[in-house]
Amino acid sequence: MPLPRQVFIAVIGAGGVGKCFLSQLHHLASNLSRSPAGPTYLSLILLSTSGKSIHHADYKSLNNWESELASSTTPPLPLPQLADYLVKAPGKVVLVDNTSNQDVADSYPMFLKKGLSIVTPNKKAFSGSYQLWNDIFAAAANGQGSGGYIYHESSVGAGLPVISTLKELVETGDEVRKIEGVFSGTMSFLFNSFQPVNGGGGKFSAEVKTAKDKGFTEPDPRDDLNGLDVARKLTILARLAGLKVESPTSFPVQSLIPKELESCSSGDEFLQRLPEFDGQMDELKSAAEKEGKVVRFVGSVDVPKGEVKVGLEKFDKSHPIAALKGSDNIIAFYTKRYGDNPLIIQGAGAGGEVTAMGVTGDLVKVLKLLQ
Ligand SMILES: NC(=O)C1=CN([C@@H]2O[C@H](COP(=O)(O)OP(=O)(O)OC[C@H]3O[C@@H](n4cnc5c(N)ncnc54)[C@H](OP(=O)(O)O)[C@@H]3O)[C@@H](O)[C@H]2O)C=CC1
Ligand SMILES: N[C@@H](CC=O)C(=O)O
Ligand code: NA
Repeated sequence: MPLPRQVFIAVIGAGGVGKCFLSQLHHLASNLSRSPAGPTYLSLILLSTSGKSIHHADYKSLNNWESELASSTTPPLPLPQLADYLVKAPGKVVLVDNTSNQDVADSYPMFLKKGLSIVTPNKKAFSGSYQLWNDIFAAAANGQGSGGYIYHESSVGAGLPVISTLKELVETGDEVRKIEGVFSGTMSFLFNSFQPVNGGGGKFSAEVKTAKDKGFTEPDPRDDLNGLDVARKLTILARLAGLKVESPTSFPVQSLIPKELESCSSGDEFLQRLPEFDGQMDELKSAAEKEGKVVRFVGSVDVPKGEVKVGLEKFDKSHPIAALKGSDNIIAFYTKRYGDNPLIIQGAGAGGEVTAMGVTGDLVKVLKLLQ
């Protein structure tokens, strides 16, 4: 399928994932400009963070975005103005949302209806209200609508092919019965480091800081520790499997935030005070050890029962979930076609490069559809 000759790219968010995406975009643009099937030129026309934007009235390509962003004093465009700016670009536009911002996510139906395509690792749009989910896919060309295309592979399992696999299972007529596993890179890293199967392990609060430094956590690590990040991912998977899950708070979710820290006014204050509660986590670990087990943070969707749950469970040390390493996710799909041996996807489930890979891969899918 021939690709269009020029596509304009607008990127919101230049944090851990955003920066890796921009580097992968550079690589992709260079490859596509030399494609034997005829060149396609990708042109970065807008880059914004929470406080700054770089974009030009004549849609000039941002070839030195790092220095331009550093010296920019232009505030980000309000979302309706951003849409107007992009709609007037002299060609097709793909908007890349590398934020975890709810307002940006809420605007997807508006962007899509205007013909702008979207690729994103932001979970907020697909795990917000069921109405927003419906509005997005009613507008999108790869839903029931005639607007732009939307892909969000990295919203579950970072770059691992979790969403594309589930969609293919459903589209090809398999019956998905259960989805279970470890869905958080942060939680995986925390428990793999805090209670490794062969003993030892660091203090829980210290591991939380390391997970943040490694770029695994959400911008505010409390969004991981309260279980909501996993609940968001399971909401997305449950919806794709056909369940009408109203929101990520409409099923049981276990939070690891100590009661006393629920009122912390910032993520920094929370991280500072977390060491006070290491003793509680050590007790949990000792209780599991007495049974010869380890604790891990898991989730599941039981499709026939319509049940979703998220929380801590104890596992035998020989269980594949107990033996995960680093930030690995493991996601098992139990389906009619696969019988008792589930289809399993495993690998790094967080981190800038692997997450950006899913976003860049989605961009490639959209480019193939835009003609
Ligand atoms: N990190 C990971 O391993 C994974 C992340 N994701 C998802 O990827 C997304 C990005 O995560 P990550 O890069 O780690 O987060 P970061 O906090 O590192 O970066 C977020 C970026 O978004 C910008 N931003 C926030 N709000 C706005 C706004 N309203 N308008 C413009 N820019 C905004 C921030 O601006 P500023 O620089 O000014 O703060 C920052 O540049 C999130 O949705 C996350 O859930 C998904 C899978 C894995
Ligand atoms: N904070 C998330 C990032 C990916 O979705 C995680 O730890 O899994
Ligand atoms: Na994925």
